[in-house]
Parts: sequence; C-alpha cells; structure tokens
Amino acid sequence: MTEDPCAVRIGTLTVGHGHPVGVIGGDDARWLSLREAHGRVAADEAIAKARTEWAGPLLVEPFSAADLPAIAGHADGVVIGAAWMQDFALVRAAARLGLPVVVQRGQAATLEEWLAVAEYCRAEGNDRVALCESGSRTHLGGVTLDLALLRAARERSGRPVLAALGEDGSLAAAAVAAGADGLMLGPGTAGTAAAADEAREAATVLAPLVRREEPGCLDAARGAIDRVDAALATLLDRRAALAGTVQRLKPVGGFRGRDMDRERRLVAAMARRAPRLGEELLRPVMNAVIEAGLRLAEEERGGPDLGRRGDG
Ligand SMILES: O=C(O)C(=O)C[C@]1(C(=O)O)C=C[C@@H](O)C=C1
Repeated sequence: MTEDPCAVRIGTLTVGHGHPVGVIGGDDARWLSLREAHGRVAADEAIAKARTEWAGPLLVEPFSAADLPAIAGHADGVVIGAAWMQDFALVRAAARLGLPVVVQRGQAATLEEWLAVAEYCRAEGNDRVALCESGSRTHLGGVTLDLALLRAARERSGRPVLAALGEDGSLAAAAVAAGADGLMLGPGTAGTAAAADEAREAATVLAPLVRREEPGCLDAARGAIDRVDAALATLLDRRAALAGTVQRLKPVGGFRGRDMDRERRLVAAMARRAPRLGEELLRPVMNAVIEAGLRLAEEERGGPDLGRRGDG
C-alpha cells in the first residue's frame, strides 16, 4: 500500500490531516467488537448481522486471529483493541489483510510502544494505520483519556489519531481541540445517543475553528463549507442574543440608539482577523448582521421602544 499515511480511508470515510473529523460509532462509521463476546459468537454471523443494520463503513475488532478471514471478507477495517495492542502475532496477521488498521493504545502503553505497533503494520506492507487513544487506568476509577499523548502521537507519527470516548461524549470537544482526527464511540450503538450528539456537535461546530480542511473535490469543498456555516450559524445566533441584551441595557436601544462609531470599530477589529475580506467587504456583511439583530430585538420586545428609557 502506498497511500499517504496522513489520511486513512475506511470505506467512504477518510480520517486524517486536512479531512473532517469523523464520528465512528455515530454518523460516519460503525464498529463491532468481537472481543466483547469473548470469542463465543461466530465472527461471520456477527458481522453479517451488523451489516444488516448498517451499510456504511464498518470496522471490526477481532477476538483472535480466527476472526480475521471473516473480517477480510466483510469489513472495511480492523481494530486492534487496547487489550490486544501488544499481541504482535495478531497485529501482524491483521495488517496482512491489507485493510485499514486502527490501533488502540493499551491502558499502560507508552507513546513509543504504541507507535511501534504501527511500525509492525508497516513492516507487513500495510501503512493504512490510524492510532486511537483509548485511555489509561487512573485514580479516577475508570480509564482516562490522555489528550497530551494523543497530540504527541499525531505529531510524532503524522498518522491520524482517534479519541475513544466510549459512551461518554463529554470530552468530545476537548479531543477535537487537542487535534483528534476522529471520535470513536461505542462499540455498537446502544446507550450512545447522547454521546453521539456531543461528538457530532464537536465535529461540526468546533472542528472548523481548530483545524483546516483541504478539500480536493466539489462535494468535499461543499461539505467543508457546510461545517463552517454550522459554526457561523451557531455564533450568529449567539451574537443576536447578546445584541438583544445590549439593546435592553442601553439608554436608547434598537435602531433609534444605533452607534455608528461602535460599528466602524468592530468592523475594523474583525478585519484584522479576516484579512482576506478586509474592512470593505466585511462592512456590508456586518451591517446586515447588526440590522438583523436590531430587528429581532425590536420584534421580541414588541416595537421600537427599546432600552431602559423605553422600559420606564
Ligand atoms: O454596541 C451597541 O451599542 C449595540 O447596540 C450593539 C450593536 C451590535 O450588534 O454590535 C448594534 C447596534 C449598534 O449600532 C452597535 C452595535
């Protein structure tokens, strides 16, 4: 395989540098753990069942090497579970399938030990490797995600790194901010609806602020614009609410209390963060945004008599 190791394609999902944050165990891909059943289920039957429920990209974690033929035939990728990370015979056999491999970090594994597993895959001729930080055993009782390690693994290896959130989406935004290329929920889908929502929200709204996408085709470019628009819509809505608060606090609010000097200053400040657009192009945009906010504030207060004087 001579693919660019910075981005790994798992069926229709690509995770990695320059690509959107994928949610595995959510909208973008699913995964199935055969380890959870301790080898008591037939791999081909379990995978066939998963396939009836989900037609998109499917990753499967084997219980043992005996599961690999079924995975080779019916899955889009293989997960080396944290518990098996240093089972090198399994790692090498899994890599030889030629499918993308997701290597979860063992709970006590160091960065070097984790990265070495990717090198085992490469030595088998398979460079389609994504890493997955799945946490260490800590004083908190369960496993705790190490986001510093996630970041270091991404920088050191250049490979995509996923964050395994399990059924708790509360660290989704932190993982995206730390550089995660994908968020891994589950396995399965049970009980993860709230976590999936948090992961989707972080991947959609936060990711455009903290990572750049480099789309290579029209659909991908439109997808990237959709994600920027989602972040923009969230901020515009929040801005409108704050502008409404200002109208209530000002002595004279609404259109009657418009402060053009303040508007000029805020456009100039924004132009410093948006040098491509500059003041000239930003001015009409912000004028429309501000007027929408004022209109909304007046509508919500039932007329133009805004501000404390109006309240009196
Ligand atoms: O800062 C104010 O005085 C506001 O009323 C807020 C705001 C804005 O939306 O940013 C709206 C109208 C003013 O002309 C200037 C700015």
